[in-house]
Amino acid sequence: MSDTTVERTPRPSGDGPSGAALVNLADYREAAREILPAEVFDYLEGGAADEHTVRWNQQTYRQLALLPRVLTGHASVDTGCSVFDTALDSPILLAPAASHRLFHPDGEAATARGAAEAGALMTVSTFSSQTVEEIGAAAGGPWWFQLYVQRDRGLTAELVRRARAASARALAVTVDTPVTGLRERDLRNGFALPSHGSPANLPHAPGTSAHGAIHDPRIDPAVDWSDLAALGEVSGLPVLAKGILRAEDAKRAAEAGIGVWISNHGGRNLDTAASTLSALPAIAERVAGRVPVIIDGGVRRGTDVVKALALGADAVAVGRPYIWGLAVDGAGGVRDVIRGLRRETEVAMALVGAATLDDLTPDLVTAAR
Ligand SMILES: Cc1cc2nc3c(=O)[nH]c(=O)nc-3n(C[C@H](O)[C@H](O)[C@H](O)COP(=O)(O)O)c2cc1C
Ligand SMILES: CCCCC(=O)C(=O)O
Repeated sequence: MSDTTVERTPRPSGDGPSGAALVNLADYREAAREILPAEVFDYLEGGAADEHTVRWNQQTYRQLALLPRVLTGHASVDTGCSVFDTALDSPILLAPAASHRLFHPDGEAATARGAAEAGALMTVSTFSSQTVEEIGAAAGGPWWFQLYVQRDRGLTAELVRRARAASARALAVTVDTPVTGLRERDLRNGFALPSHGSPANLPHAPGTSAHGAIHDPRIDPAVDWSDLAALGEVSGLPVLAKGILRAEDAKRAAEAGIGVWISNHGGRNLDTAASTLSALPAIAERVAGRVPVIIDGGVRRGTDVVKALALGADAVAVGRPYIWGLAVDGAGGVRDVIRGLRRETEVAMALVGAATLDDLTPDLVTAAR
């Protein structure tokens, strides 16, 4: 026997249920698929109708290639940034997702701990399965509150007041969901939220079946620009509009000091809505640095993060990937997914010759052929 010791490359993260190392986000997805009940995995994974937009979100990143700069003399990589005056270690955020207790018994509190351990900002859904007070107490770092404006505006004001008191730093108001999309996997599975996944911040709402009528009985479909401005005034918090795809809407938001969160809800609402990355360049041009631009949808690799920032986003957000981590290993899984994506981003930055996020410029990106 040889006495040569082969040093193992340190694993970026843990092992999956079948014992295989979890090296990238796709590995976490497969591990989550093994762990979760099929209808819960379908709720997480699925999109509206034929799921074209779900696929386009990822494919658009593959259609772009990188043109690395060499001999830049950089010896380090720094992913630090600041969004609405909050200093962040990295430009990777957690997008809001409803009902974390569907995916792990420790729910949003575990996600908040994992995000803090990875130095990442979490966005807490209106439809969280633990209260904003519980999540705020568990959060060791900054977090934002995602608001679905409720038909009951008194309840909306109360939600905002509670989120602020629990130390939310900004409101991301979702503007792409006047109705929820027709998610055919859920319809086929007859999927309805079990009670442990029900919204903890809200009083029990009558008739919350997602697919009985086109409108959700809670979400106000008639929100307009004046509502967003009023939310900013009443809360005293920065406001972002989550779900922007059109440059003219982004310009209007920027003029009002409202942050732009480019999203198509992960393809879960309007199928065949444009991919988010395809919408980014025109939006970045019209916003022109006046307000933060966040983008989500289909970010699965550090090279995706680099492309989005090169094309003008200030930060990216991920949805499904950190839920895969949560399902696999609670807080530790969330931490490892976000750390892994950050590590990939740092490696990609070093390889394109970028020392800081400011070095990520549009000339680094070209069409893939
Ligand atoms: C299971 C699940 C629940 C979601 N719940 C919400 C929500 O409560 N509010 C919201 O604004 N967006 C919600 N989203 C959309 C995400 O915030 C985000 O826009 C999307 O997941 C990004 O795409 P990605 O999953 O490809 O990263 C949800 C997404 C998923 C997958
Ligand atoms: C009524 C919306 C439920 C949460 C959500 O936004 C989603 O599942 O995408």
